[in-house]
Amino acid sequence: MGDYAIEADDLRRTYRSRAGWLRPRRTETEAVRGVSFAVGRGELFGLLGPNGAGKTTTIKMLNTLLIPTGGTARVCGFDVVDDTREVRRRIGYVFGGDRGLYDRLSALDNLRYFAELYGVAPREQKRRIAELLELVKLTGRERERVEGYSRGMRQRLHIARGLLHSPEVLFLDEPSIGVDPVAARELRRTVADLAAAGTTVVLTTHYMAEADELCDRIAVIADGRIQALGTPAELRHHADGRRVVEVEAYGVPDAAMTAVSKLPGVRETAVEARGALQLLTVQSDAAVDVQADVLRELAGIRIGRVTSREPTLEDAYVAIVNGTGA
Ligand SMILES: Nc1ncnc2c1ncn2[C@@H]1O[C@H](COP(=O)(O)OP(=O)(O)OP(=O)(O)O)[C@@H](O)[C@H]1O
Repeated sequence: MGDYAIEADDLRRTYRSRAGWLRPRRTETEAVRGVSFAVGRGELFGLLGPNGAGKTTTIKMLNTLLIPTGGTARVCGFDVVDDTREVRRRIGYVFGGDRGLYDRLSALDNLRYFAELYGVAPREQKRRIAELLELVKLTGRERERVEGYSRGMRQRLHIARGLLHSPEVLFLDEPSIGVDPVAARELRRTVADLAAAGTTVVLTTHYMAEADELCDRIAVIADGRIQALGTPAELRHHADGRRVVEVEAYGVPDAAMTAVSKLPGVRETAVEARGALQLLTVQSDAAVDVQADVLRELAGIRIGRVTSREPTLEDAYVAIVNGTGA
């Protein structure tokens, strides 16, 4: 048995579909374009990337739900295509959202049902379920119907469900989607406990902060390829030599943003809507002080707070995804 829980070698997946009704056309989407990485046993590994990057497709190939159109992958030493059954016995899969639980049943009955389905030995079931309720902090609430559960509680119950058969590897696809910040923190604690207890966890997320807090290593995926792979500290180096100016503004026209992005020394710009407010993030070479120039381009626009700061992992992520990082 190898040292790795997961080994992906040049994995590829192309979706072929027909679009159009009167004149159907064949379209091809190269969702994953040659992805290679290895995850150590007991490691908490993050797949991070924007919408449509290929994260879910990659996970589905690793957990045998989707056959690769190229490359190979092994999970716990078993090939995902040739040894599907062996792989399935060793993995759990939890996806974000609400599907897959019986609302009318209590958490306990849900877990009993799935334990039966997953072939957990009857003698083991009681102990295993109690252990998992403890892990996901639902002990004491297990007799309540799931319909009364919050999203965070549901998500933790999903995780318990995915762990019933004691998998060596757990895939978590967007676990904190739609979960409020406090519940998301609880959820992260559960995931961290799980990894500390020796389970290998592969997590996909949109949230850099979540990946930063949890993951031993992160692969940033964009456009079906790994753009960067390393520890959070290593990824942070992609923003080395930069400085960030943040400006709160109201109603910034596109033309002003274009002008800002063309200023000398500016490497990266982003606008994020926060209610009526827009948050402009401008990354520049640390040697160039762009603040005065940026504010000049925004003359006549209502401005709120202006901050100049060191880059964060989030800034490094933006640089990596846009292909401009160090
Ligand atoms: N069943 C499918 N048929 C055709 N194209 C698909 C299918 N599933 C995904 N795609 C396409 O493949 C690409 C990668 O999708 P994927 O779901 O793997 O990305 P993702 O990184 O998980 O995105 P998100 O964060 O939005 O979930 C996208 O362009 C998507 O539209």
